[in-house]
Amino acid sequence: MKRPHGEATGVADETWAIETEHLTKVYGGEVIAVNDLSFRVPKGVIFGFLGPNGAGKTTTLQLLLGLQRPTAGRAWIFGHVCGPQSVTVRRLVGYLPTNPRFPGHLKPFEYLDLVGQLYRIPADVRRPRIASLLRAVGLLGVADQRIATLSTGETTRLGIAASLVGDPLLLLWDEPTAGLDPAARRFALDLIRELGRERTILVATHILADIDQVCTHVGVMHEGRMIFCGPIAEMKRRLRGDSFFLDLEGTEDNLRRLAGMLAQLPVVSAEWLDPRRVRISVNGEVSRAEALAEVLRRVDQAGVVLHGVQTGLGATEDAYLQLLQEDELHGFKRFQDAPRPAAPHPGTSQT
Ligand SMILES: Nc1ncnc2c1ncn2[C@@H]1O[C@H](COP(=O)(O)OP(=O)(O)OP(=O)(O)O)[C@@H](O)[C@H]1O
Repeated sequence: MKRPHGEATGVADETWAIETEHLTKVYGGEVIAVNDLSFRVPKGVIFGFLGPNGAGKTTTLQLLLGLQRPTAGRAWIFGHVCGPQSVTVRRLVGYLPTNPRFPGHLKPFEYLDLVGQLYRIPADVRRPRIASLLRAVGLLGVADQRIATLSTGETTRLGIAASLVGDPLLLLWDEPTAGLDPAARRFALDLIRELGRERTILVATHILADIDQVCTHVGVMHEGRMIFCGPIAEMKRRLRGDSFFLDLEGTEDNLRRLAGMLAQLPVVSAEWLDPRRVRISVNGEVSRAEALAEVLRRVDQAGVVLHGVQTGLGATEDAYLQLLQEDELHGFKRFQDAPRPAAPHPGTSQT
């Protein structure tokens, strides 16, 4: 089913490769794997999908593919609604799962041929396509071996080839470089860059260096929610802001004294990320150097030891970790603000 124009967000169908609205998946009535997720991936980008273990990335991919049914909300691929019945969506998407498993008794060509038949690709198109895919992923040398005898890297390459058999417009690759040696990883990244010229690619990964090398856009999931989605440059810029980080060491009293002094300082605002790390944002009226000098003077006066200053001009990894840290902090604030249970009556026991 194609998405009607002007519905909900009023966006034309073809603008987005992926679009979700309030997408939610609760497993077994208790685990909220995906929590009210609304995000969009523009057509033609290489999108890095980040998040710590258990953030909900794989579940999101499975919802897009129709392998899972959402508890609430909806998703579209190129304007086509996702779901278990959506044959169109499956034709548009090539999926590489984490640690793909294949029937071990088949040979790579036989398996890919089977995939091609499922896509109903005629034999005269299918066979040459599979041969050139096997060449492209460097598996011609093992084409006569049974899949069970392939190495981890070769199995991943086979998974990559399988995701490309249907010549899809969108690739959803879940950790394509996991378990690969440096040469195989380089190969996979080069392939992503190459394929990204003509397709939209979503790459879920834990390896931030991979994201830096190939992605133009990034989405960061944490505890089932999307905490950032946009161009990678914007993520770095936004988080960098006009701020720097101080790593400190001192007694509780001295750190508290410093917190009080910084709170009084009009040229900056200080946000404590943990008891020994503070982010200093400079207000527009003074230079960074001037603000830093003022702050360092207070650090000295408070008797606190300075271990390091970071400018916030870091790479994706810094921005990513900062995002997670800030989200954790907000989570903590939510927890603090939550209504507390009533105090027990005197005489009642707590276990
Ligand atoms: N079939 C399932 N039944 C119950 N809970 C599940 C199921 N699949 C995933 N979960 C839970 O949902 C949450 C999200 O898992 P998911 O695999 O989507 O995260 P992820 O971001 O892909 O993690 P990783 O990076 O470790 O692969 C986790 O708490 C996980 O334990």
